[in-house]
Amino acid sequence: MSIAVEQLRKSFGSQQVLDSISESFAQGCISVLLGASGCGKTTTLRCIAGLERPTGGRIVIDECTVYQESPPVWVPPERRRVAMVFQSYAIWPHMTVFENVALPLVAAGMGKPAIKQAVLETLHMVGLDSYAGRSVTELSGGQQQRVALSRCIVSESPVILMDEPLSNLDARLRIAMRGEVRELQRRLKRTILFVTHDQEEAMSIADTVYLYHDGRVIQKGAPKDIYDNPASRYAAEFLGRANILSNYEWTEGPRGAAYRLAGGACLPAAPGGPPAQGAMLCIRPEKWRLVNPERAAIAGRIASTSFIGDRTEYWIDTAFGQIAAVELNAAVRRPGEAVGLEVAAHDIRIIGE
Ligand SMILES: Nc1ncnc2c1ncn2[C@@H]1O[C@H](COP(=O)(O)OP(=O)(O)OP(=O)(O)O)[C@@H](O)[C@H]1O
Repeated sequence: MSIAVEQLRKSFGSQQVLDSISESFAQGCISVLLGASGCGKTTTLRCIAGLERPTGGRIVIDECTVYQESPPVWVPPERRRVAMVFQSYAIWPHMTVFENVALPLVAAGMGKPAIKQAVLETLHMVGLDSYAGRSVTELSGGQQQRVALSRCIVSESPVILMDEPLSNLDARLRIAMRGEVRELQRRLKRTILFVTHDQEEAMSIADTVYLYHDGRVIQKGAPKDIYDNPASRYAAEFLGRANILSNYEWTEGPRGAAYRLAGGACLPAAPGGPPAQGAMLCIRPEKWRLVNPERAAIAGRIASTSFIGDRTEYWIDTAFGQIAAVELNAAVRRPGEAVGLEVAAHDIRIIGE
């Protein structure tokens, strides 16, 4: 089931939290709503689930309007066929794993043998079959979250809304669970809306990322596309590390177009004329090539080094300011070391404010 919101608005008192959002979330895909705390991600989910009444606009689930401002339409939450997983798991501590997962089927009036079969199949899918009879309080955080996921899966709701479902888990488990959510999705083909403020989590789990800022979606796209092509400074910085250069001059000489930076260093410019007034250059740290300083057009000096394991991150002093760079599997360069810098024209993005 696909989901669409049109001109969706929500205010709490005088505070406008959703500012006319119009987006569609594709059927059978994981759409991740990403953004800083308070930007309206959870409110979007709650409006879709029917837990919050919007101030205006329209919400369509599988071609059926579930909310509309005018003429008014309101389908109550229990008739929207969406399931929701929360950060806090929302499982019942006095019940066993089996009973927790069975809840939506019991509520739907399903017969006992069918419930048993459905619940055991689902627990098997998430690797909890041997825990069916345990009290949920005897489970780890990751296992409890799997119980919550199982309850969504078993309900056969075609839409699953997940609100920061992994944020209570420790770092290692979080990463493992990302893979599990993706794998479940691959098998079940449900439509999943997943809220997170964690950029890495969003990138690793999403088919499409919707980047929120102040109650609006400011950019959307496949993770690699929006990482490689941020449209604005905010998007570039929210989606990863970025060197943003605003102080440059566009020049054109016999050797092609270039951006001349403070201190005279030039970066190659793609053809197409000068960028618009106020546009900035954005270069991801991994796009710099660190080369022999004697042969490079741009001179730098390592300011600090951070060895991460599979890569080394550097701050490098240049005539046009300090830049971030990264090298994979290279010998670690020491602070004070001279280094040359190169970047290809196609690795420089032009972005707006
Ligand atoms: N019931 C409410 N009453 C008043 N204000 C609310 C209510 N629910 C949310 N808000 C406000 O709406 C804004 C958006 O909240 P929302 O929970 O959608 O943000 P979010 O992007 O999900 O952030 P977080 O990652 O912190 O959960 C916040 O400023 C929040 O304080």
